[in-house]
Amino acid sequence: MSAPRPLLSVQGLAKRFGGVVALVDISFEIEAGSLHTILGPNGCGKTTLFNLIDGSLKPTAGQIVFDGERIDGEAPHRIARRGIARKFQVPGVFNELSVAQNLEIALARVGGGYSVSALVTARPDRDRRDQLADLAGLTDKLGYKVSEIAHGERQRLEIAMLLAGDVRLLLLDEPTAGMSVTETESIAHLARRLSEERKLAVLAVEHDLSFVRALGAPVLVANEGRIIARGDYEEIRKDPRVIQSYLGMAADA
Ligand SMILES: Nc1ncnc2c1ncn2[C@@H]1O[C@H](COP(=O)(O)OP(=O)(O)OP(=O)(O)O)[C@@H](O)[C@H]1O
Repeated sequence: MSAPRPLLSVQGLAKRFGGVVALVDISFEIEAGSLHTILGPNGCGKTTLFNLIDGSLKPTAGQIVFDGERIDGEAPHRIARRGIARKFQVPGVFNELSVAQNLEIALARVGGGYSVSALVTARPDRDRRDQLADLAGLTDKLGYKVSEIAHGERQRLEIAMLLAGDVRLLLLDEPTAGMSVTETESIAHLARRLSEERKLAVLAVEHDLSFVRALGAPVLVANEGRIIARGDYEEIRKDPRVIQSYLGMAADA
């Protein structure tokens, strides 16, 4: 039997900004419903990689194939429509509105686009809103203003808002930056639920080893624009190339 077609296939991807080489010959594949982390220090090219996958940038070389079709160089809104959603580090939520209202706005956007009239006239789908709140572990926070909930809860809220659409690949950009250990574990728990219950693939870039360990997923280690190691958490933390170029003092994490 032939291997299943990967959901995302990145082959020989490279990006230069003038004389600055941001990414060199990046290749990896992600299956539907799987979890992966890219671990790397600041400047290793994580943001550039996400900018290439979501269409914000065009590659200098290489290709990106999503669900069997090339998407490199395609406009970001078309890539988003294919089912790729990206969560940025700073949560894009409305602080003065309630958790419930934020989720309702996300659902209305999917149904009616971004026009103000669509948002104002949309009738909230309370069942779907409550499902999203449950997924994010925010059922008991529906009535709270977003400014009143914790940082980790705001991050989970934004992930739930992204899932209002038909998402198949979720890109998480340093999802646990500034979080406590418990909050970090709650994001890893949510990512695992998305994979298991919704068959959503999640690709997270992080430099926080505790998240990589909590997620328990395959890791690609990046350094200076290249992938220098691949494996699970235990394998990469023992890899001499990783210890030398990245882990250093963090090797006991
Ligand atoms: N628009 C740009 N013009 C010139 N150089 C850039 C540009 N964007 C990124 N770079 C360079 O490419 C390299 C990779 O940057 P990138 O932002 O992708 O790294 P990163 O791993 O996301 O780091 P950080 O976590 O600090 O954002 C760096 O050397 C950076 O200075």
